[in-house]
Amino acid sequence: MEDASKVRLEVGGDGVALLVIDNPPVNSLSAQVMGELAEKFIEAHERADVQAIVLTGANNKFSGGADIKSMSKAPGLIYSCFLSIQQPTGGIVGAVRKTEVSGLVLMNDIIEGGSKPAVAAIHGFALGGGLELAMACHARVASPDARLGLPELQLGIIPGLGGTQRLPRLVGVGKAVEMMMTSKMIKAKEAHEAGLVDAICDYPQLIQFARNYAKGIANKTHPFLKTLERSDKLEPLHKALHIIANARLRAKKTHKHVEYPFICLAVIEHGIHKGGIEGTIFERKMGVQTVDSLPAKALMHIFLAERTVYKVPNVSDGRLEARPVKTVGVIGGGLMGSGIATALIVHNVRVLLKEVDEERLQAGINRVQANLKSRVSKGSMSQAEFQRALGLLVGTVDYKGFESANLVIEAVIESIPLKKKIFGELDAICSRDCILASNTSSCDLNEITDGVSFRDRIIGAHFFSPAHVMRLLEIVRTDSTSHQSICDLLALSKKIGKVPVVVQNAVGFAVNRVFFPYHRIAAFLVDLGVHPYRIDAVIKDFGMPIGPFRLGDLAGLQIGALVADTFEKEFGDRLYPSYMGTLMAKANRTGEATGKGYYNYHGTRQEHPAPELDEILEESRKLAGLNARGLTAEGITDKDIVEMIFFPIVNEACRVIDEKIVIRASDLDVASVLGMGFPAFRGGIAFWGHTVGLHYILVRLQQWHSHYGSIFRPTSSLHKLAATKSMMLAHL
Ligand SMILES: C[C@H](O)CC(=O)SCCNC(=O)CCNC(=O)[C@H](O)C(C)(C)COP(=O)(O)OP(=O)(O)OC[C@H]1O[C@@H](n2cnc3c(N)ncnc32)[C@H](O)[C@@H]1OP(=O)(O)O
Repeated sequence: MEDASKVRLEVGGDGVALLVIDNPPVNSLSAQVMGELAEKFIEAHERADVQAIVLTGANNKFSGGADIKSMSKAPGLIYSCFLSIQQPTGGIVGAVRKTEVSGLVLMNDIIEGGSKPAVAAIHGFALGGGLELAMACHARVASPDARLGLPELQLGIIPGLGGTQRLPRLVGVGKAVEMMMTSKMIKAKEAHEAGLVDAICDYPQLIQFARNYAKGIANKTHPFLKTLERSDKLEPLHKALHIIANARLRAKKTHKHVEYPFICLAVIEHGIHKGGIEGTIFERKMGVQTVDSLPAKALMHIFLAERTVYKVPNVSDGRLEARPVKTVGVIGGGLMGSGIATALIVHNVRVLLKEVDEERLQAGINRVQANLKSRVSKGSMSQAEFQRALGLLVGTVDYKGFESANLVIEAVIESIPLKKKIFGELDAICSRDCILASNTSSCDLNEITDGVSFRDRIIGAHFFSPAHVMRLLEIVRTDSTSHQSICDLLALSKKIGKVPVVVQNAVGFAVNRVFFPYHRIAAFLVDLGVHPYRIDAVIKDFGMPIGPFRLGDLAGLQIGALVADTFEKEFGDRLYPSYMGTLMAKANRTGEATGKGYYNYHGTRQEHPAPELDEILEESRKLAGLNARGLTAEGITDKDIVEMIFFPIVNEACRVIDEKIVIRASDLDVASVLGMGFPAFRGGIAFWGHTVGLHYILVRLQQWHSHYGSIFRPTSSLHKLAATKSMMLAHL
């Protein structure tokens, strides 16, 4: 059945046709929208009562660009959806170029090549294909709060509607390259200064203003400009090429694993040498290539998965309304507590920070201040915002004000008796409606809160360190946690810029549970004879920000020791019993903070090889006795290292999915990318496992299991999922 019309055409008495894209929630450009846009544009050109056209979007949004949901399902579709529209043969639309360019590019050629002027009235946002439509218009007017950008690269694709050619012609190559390579949006004022927007007008008057502007072009008061034919903003050739060469050098550092930024730069460069029309032809050819690539599929998957985490059965179906969380008590001003407090106050949530004495309280407040100051020095926070945020922080040593808190987050050390005592005190002080949360990463929520009277308000709020920077928040529910408490925490997460993943109360929750083999298998490989620095290099090359040993140094090697007992109890012989941690502690090598870990640090964050490490490695290998059993590192390739470290993680991920610790596999993808730095261009751990092939993973694990032992034993969940060839990757 045909969907209801998504593009409206309204012709006013002033001779202006208003075209409105109405495709909630973000007026994305589906095949249907693009088809209807073309039809309506042609209709507007055919009608004698139309002199000019205004293009806009409904519901205070211009357009969020091509429909990512369709693109992720059928990548080729978005590039070919327009092929069924007859290419105009002249006359009606006028000077539409008779190039081989078709599909979506043709749509923009119809706008730009049309004989009647078109003006884009931009409010809300104009992103990706949305901005590309606007750039094909003969002028753009925007409301002051409008945001504009070409963020295609964040999805692993390049602009495909002429954006690589039109943006440089409107704002210059330098600005255009910056906007495309960073995927950042710019506000209307900046867009106006750069030349992307011709005029700014407040929203209520915007459409009328655009109508007048369009008529102004028709009656020659304003110029009738075709973006692709412009060159006034393009820098001299040598300068433009220099900008692109520099961008290429930067991309080699920031995007060394993927091709799409280099393809984008090549397409821009092609247009500079050969002109805009040739540029759009090349753009289309390369666009088809990128949209069908694995990184694009992975990044689009992550984009959608990040938005799907909010869909929690019985919570997000519209029956519950989130209660406002205005005041949050944070217990503990250490690294985690101060980070959590920072994350809250910068998003306008009042915090009562509780410490045991004045000295520790002051230290906690100082940490929060330092977090804020770092934002000010990086330019992401103004002095006024700094003062306002700090004004929301209230220190206490005696639970003062906690009776009116809507939520309390306990963030003290991982001590069960201490946490039990705190929850007992909170039960007596806080109101019945106050949600009681723990930031624990390894304690059982039921055990630490067993003294609390109303258990529906018990929840885990597991932030990742540094809590004011890392975007992931694991929301942990017990069997008693109410849907309302989850609903409230989901809303708070959104407010403070976190991406929440709802998980069951299980050892290690989702991220630490799935990633426990990361360090342990790395340690196993070292005991076989592989050098830690080689492992770090291989894992970095795979796309992780740092390798397991550098990460151990960063986190502090004592952190792993704290949770080791709990994990050993839970994971049994799936956990490699490494001696390395004990030996490192004995040698006083506890990590970056103390200047010595697997690497040496000479007063800076830069790691240097530590020759002293060899002695410890030797000792560890002797104790492990693998070599004595004839197991060595001989013949282990870099590919083996990647597979031996990550396949056990996929193995565990299957269990977490199968046991429903996460709601859906894509939640685990989001958690692995945001919590562990798993490369987004690989789509997250479950997506990656799926693309590598669960059957292949199973076979490899079976081989290693029989050769090396239980740490590689495939889980029954992997067997099950491999048999069904499914990782349950659906977003919904
Ligand atoms: C050919 C072209 O060159 C190729 C392209 O145009 S590629 C697309 C380029 N555009 C983008 O990358 C923009 C992506 N979208 C965004 O950045 C943000 O969604 C936004 C700034 C538009 C809105 O942000 P915000 O208000 O926070 O809403 P957000 O939660 O992100 O999204 C709301 C809903 O819109 C959906 N959505 C957003 N952009 C979409 C898009 N381009 N296509 C399809 N759905 C989209 C989201 O999936 C979400 O759906 P849900 O409610 O079912 O979960």
